[in-house]
This record gives sequence, structure tokens and C-alpha cells, in this order.
Amino acid sequence: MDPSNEQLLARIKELEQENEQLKAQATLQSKSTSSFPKIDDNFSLDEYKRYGRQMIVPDFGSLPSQIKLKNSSILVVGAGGLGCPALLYLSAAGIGKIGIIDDDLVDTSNLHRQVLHTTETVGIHKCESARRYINKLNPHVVVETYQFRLQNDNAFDIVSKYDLVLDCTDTPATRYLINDVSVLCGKTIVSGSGLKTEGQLSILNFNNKGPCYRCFYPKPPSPESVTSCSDGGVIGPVIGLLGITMAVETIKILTGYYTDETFKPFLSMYSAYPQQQLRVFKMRNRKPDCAVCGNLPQILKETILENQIDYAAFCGTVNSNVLNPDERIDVKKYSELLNKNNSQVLLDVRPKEQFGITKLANSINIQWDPIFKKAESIDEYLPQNFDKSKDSVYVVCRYGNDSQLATRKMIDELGFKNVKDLIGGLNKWSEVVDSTVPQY
Ligand SMILES: Nc1ncnc2c1ncn2[C@@H]1O[C@H](COP(=O)(O)OP(=O)(O)OP(=O)(O)O)[C@@H](O)[C@H]1O
Repeated sequence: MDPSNEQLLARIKELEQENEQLKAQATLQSKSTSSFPKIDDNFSLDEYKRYGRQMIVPDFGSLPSQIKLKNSSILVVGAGGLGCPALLYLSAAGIGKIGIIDDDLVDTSNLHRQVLHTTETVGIHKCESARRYINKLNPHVVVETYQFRLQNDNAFDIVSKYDLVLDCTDTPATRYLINDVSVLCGKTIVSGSGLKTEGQLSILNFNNKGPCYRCFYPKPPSPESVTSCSDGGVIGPVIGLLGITMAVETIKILTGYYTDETFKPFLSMYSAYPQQQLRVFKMRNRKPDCAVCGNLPQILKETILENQIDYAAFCGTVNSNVLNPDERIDVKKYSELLNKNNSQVLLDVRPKEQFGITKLANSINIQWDPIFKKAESIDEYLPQNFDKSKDSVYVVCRYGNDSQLATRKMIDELGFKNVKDLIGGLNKWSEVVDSTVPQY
């Protein structure tokens, strides 16, 4: 045998012996920590090394805190912009069991911020994509996935299995559902949200004593005021930072850093523009008359389970049937019309930033909110000699929602007689008429 190979084999043997000795020492040490009998025997050398840099931080709480994390289970609702960074750090930190619930598939437009998903996982379930990433990152974590939406009839079964819930979703209806079910199941919620360049974080129902979402927001915001990332946009690292701060708070809760005495309800708000700013506001304690946590009615659980609380209806939906069929035109018909004569006006009501990304030829841009929505006249934007009583105007936006509201206003308030909304907006145009128009 080559002498260098012999040396190598001897060194490997030595290392194996050292490893066995270290393992025996670690087992002895862990057996003496009697308060955590469940996990000690299984705490491997890899885990000592993997988590060493966090265990030695005084505030963290050393090995007992690491063992608490290993004995903990969390449910992450939503594997999107907040869920991905939170999951990344929490799985790396060694949470024992992580449940992920999301019914959505990975889309290319998610990749700038949903950092567990990759170009290869576009089109597959976000849960599965996240599970694959976590398994590679930390094989000590048990991942359970639920490839469907959290809703009234499954929420109690799922939430009750975990110690803590992270609300990483993007709709008020789901926020209220997560809140109500978690309060009824006695679970602390770490709740985050973010849009454009800002985000917020709070801890709700802490130890089943802190205030809940309904203490702060007894009534939902008006549906018109709720903007999604797909409509309003979001800077990836901004939502990432929020997700990571959710992970930090989760670690503090699970390791027992916060106690009933030291925990003070708060809302922290981060803004990235124009200058970085993190403001932390003290919040009130539980509202004694809160509909959920202040006065737990026995029947609330049944009411949720039997779908008598319709969260979507409670939070309202934007009315999309604002136009009659003859006030709308589908994109195919509009394109045929353009080929015959292109004398009509095309009004694009998207924000100017979106207009700057892509636009249809010869369109005029008047942003719906706040300009067009409040305008008493839009005549200054139209070509000279345009006659409202007979000339045609077509209205377009990204998905065909704001364009309907603009069309309604033009007919009802601004005196236009011949105006039509382009059904499905630019997105539909790109799908049906011209695939070179980018969807974004
Ligand atoms: N009730 C629910 N149950 C499970 N997952 C949910 C529920 N409500 C929302 N989600 C998930 O929460 C995630 C929120 O992610 P994010 O806010 O980044 O938006 P998105 O839907 O992925 O992207 P975009 O708004 O750009 O289309 C989504 O993956 C969504 O499917």
C-alpha cells in the first residue's frame, strides 16, 4: 500500500476513536442535565458544532436553550416572502419540528424574495420546495408539510399540534383566522407583514396572556385599502429582514428569554426608505372586552368550525362587478379593432412606475390612485379635439381591476359616452394577443 494512504487510514482511525470519546463525554454531560431528559441522549456531536456559535452567546442561554429549541415545534403559515427567510433561519437554528402550510406553487415572480425557492423549483408546491431546502440545510429538523390552505375546517387540528405559530400570510382574512384559532388553542403567534419598502412585526397572544390581533384591530381594514405584493410590489430584502426578525423573536420565545414579567406587548415598524428606520411602539395589554381573547365564548370554536364565521366575508372583497357587459371588451376583440382603425384613445391607469416597465403603443398614462380617482376632469390628458360624447376610449391596467373603477367613473361622473374596459388588462393581452409584452 502507498505509505501516504497508510498514514491517512491511521489518522482516520485516530479520529474515529476521538469521536467515540467525545460522544461518550457528551452523553455523560447531557445525562446530568436532568430537566431535559427527552432529548439529551440524542444530542449529537454534529449538533454541538452546528449550534456552537449561538449557544455561546450569553443572552441565548447555552445548551439548555438549544435543547428547548430541539424540543419545540412551530407552524409557519405561508412559505412566501416572510415565511422563507423565517424558515431558513429557524431551521438552521435547530427547531426540532417545523410545519409548513401553503397551497401555492412557486412562481418566477416570487424568486427575488422567497429565498428558499429556486429557478428549479418554479411550478412545484412552495411547501415541497421549502422542505427540500431545509432538509439539505439541516437534516436534524423534522419538516411536515400541508399543501393546502389553512381554513376554518382544518385550522384547529393543525394549529393544536404545534407550540407556536408564525403568521407569514398576506391577507386579513387569514390573519383573523390564525389569530382566533391560535387564541382558542392557547398558542403564541409571531406575526409579520410587509409591502413596498416597509414592514411590521408583533407578538400576539404571548403565553396565552398577551393581547391578540383583535385587541389591536377589532375591525378589518377596508378591502380597497389592502394591497398585495403583486399589486404594490415589495423590495426583497425588506420583507426578508422582517421574516428574519420574526425568526429572532421566535427563538427568544421558545428559549424562554421572554417571561410573563419581562414581555411587554409591542409593534415594531421598519422602513427602508428614505433612510433606514426601526421604531418600536409599546402596545396596550389585552382588551378586556376583546371578542376573542378577552371573553372566550365557549361557542366560538364551533362557530368557526361550522363556517359560521366567514372570514373572507368579514374582511370584505373588492367589488369587481362594477361594469355591465357592454361596458367591457375582451382583448382579442380590441386587437381586431386596432387592426381596422386605431383612432381611439387607450388610457393606461397603472402607476407611472409600472407604465415605465412596459406599455402598449400609443397609450396615455393617468395613474388611477390617487390622481384619476380624485380628478374632476381628465380632459387635459386627452388629444386636442377629442369629443367625449362620441369618440372612443379604452381603459387598461395590469390585471383589469383599477381599469373597471376608472371606466365606471368616466361614465358616471366625467361625461364619457363611449368608454370600455379591457378585460383582464395587460396580463391578458400578453397571454392572448402578444406574448412579447412582458408580464411582471
Ligand atoms: N390561508 C392560507 N393558508 C396557507 N397559505 C396561505 C394562506 N394565505 C396566504 N398564504 C400564503 O402566504 C404566502 C404569502 O406570501 P407573499 O406575501 O410573499 O405573497 P405571494 O402570494 O407568494 O406573492 P404575490 O403576492 O407576489 O403573488 C403565499 O405563499 C400564500 O399562498
